[in-house]
Amino acid sequence: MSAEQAMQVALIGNPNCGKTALFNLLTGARAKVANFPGVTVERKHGLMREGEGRIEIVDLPGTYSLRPSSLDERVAVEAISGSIPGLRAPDMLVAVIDAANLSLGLRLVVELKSMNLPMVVAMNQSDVARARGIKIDIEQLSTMLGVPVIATVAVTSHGADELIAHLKKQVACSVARPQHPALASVESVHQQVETIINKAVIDPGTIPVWQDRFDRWVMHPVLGSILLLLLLFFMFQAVFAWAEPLMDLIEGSVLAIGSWLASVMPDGLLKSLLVDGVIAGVGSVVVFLPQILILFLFILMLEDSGYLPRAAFLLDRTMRLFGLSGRAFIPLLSSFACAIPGIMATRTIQDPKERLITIMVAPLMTCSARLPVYALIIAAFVPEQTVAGLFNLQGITLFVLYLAGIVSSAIVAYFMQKHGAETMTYPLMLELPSYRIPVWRNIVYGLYDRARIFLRRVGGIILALMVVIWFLSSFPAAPENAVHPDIYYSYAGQIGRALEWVFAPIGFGWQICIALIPGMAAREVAVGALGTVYALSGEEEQVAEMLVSTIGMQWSLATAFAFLAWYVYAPQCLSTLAVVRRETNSWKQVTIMAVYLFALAYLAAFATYRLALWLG
Ligand SMILES: Nc1nc2c(ncn2[C@@H]2O[C@H](COP(=O)(O)OP(=O)(O)OP(=O)(O)O)[C@@H](O)[C@H]2O)c(=O)[nH]1
Ligand SMILES: [Mg+2]
Repeated sequence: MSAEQAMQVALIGNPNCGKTALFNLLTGARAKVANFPGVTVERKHGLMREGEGRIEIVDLPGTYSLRPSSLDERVAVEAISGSIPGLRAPDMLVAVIDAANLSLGLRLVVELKSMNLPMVVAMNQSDVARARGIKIDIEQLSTMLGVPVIATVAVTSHGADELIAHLKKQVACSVARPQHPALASVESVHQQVETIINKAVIDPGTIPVWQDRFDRWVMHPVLGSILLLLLLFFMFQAVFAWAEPLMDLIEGSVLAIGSWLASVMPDGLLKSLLVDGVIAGVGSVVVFLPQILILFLFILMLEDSGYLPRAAFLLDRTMRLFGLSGRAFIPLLSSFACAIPGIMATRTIQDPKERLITIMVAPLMTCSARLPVYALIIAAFVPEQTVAGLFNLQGITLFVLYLAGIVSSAIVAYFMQKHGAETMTYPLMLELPSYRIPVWRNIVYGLYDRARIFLRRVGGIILALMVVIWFLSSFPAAPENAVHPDIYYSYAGQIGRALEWVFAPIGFGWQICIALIPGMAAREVAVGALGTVYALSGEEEQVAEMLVSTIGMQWSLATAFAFLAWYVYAPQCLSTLAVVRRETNSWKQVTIMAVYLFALAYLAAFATYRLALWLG
């Protein structure tokens, strides 16, 4: 360790024991924390707040042993053994163990000891252990392990001071270099842990009876499935029902700003850019913020409650029919937020073929960027009425669109499973975390981060593309004797019209074609692009009318449904394709994905359009 180089301390431990919560506590970062194993899948660095810049903390994915069985475990093991070229090995380890699940944690600690690195054990979740009546003789534990043991509660910062003091003390010492571990046999580790537990655990405590009873309901094949469906159904109802007042407020403000600008600015290019390009484009996207936040509120609460691994068990048998397993459940559910973290989360899947299939179908899960697209069309075409005195018809439509994605992914997975190598059948081994009332801080930060990400997209890529679209849609000017709106003659209009023959069979006119291309960069851009395109297609004096009503008037029902069908499948997101390339290390997979998704999108939109025309 050179003088100016910070001492590097790695947090290593079983999945879900609270490493990231501890990392956040020590560094002040806000990395994702949630109550299921496999949240962290890559290494993260941060400087310790109180280390005067001399201590660098590394958060790692969880692992059960130094013999990794999945990609995320490999990331952790390679990081501490220093076997990644170009990355230094840590100077010290903080082995995080879950006090309520001691034996599993200790197995890893015993293995870690063979690495001969300075180590301190953070016995985290000690509040949970205490609540269960678990009593541990910490001094005895420390003596037997031969390393300091500190009881911590990462969510309340209990024990943090003591841990920090230990780390600071270590900076002053010279540090041993890692040796490649000579791993003890599984039996010997097991035996050592037994001995330690026998001596150091005074009272093993009990798991609350209600958790077991509750689990019998939640994981019951029939009752559990009904509960899961109800949960999802309620979520989509809420997305429409609760968001309305806030959306009205944002929509009203956008309209007011648009009209005000239109009235105070002199006619000209700048006015058009601001009113038709920025306000109409960006404004049409920003109104969907409340719906996105409500969706995330549900996802975050589910993630922190401990429910997700149970749902994974519940669906394991069903998912196996389609070549997947319960392991794929959490990556796929994460894809409801965004396919990118979902695809990253497939690192927790042991079987390479199952992992690849999960990656391939992840984009079929409806990500939050699709929500504005769906919500726009639903608001324009599905009446706001109550069905059976209880359900909101718009919410039901949204639910059906999500289901369409889920069912399609099952079918695609089924066909992919039939090809290529046989899959190994790994039994589903997932630790069930204890149920927990979601930590409000995680939820609030989670929502805040989401809002920031969304607004940054709106103010960044979406705004930038909107300006480009405005430019392409405004130039060149229309000829003297124009019969169509000016945009018809513009570059964008020309591009849209050139593409029209491709998309006419599925009911998309040239205006939609203009929106589809920039929509490749990010799905919401299509909504903004439609906002600008229709604002420019309207009468000069008309202030940007809200997109919903314009589309409601201009599109046929068949086109609207075809557009929805297109968006269920179309891989309109370059970042997802880039992550697939990185995670599979293969352009071939990216190509297969893009081709099959575009083909499905076209077919689905075509069938929907024709069916709707025929029925209508
Ligand atoms: N009650 C209690 N909850 C904790 C404590 N530490 C962490 N948690 C919660 O435990 C869950 C898991 O925490 P994480 O920090 O995500 O765990 P992790 O070890 O990083 O998990 P992976 O990244 O999946 O390996 C979250 O719901 C945390 O809020 C603790 O000391 N007490
Ligand atoms: Mg973590």
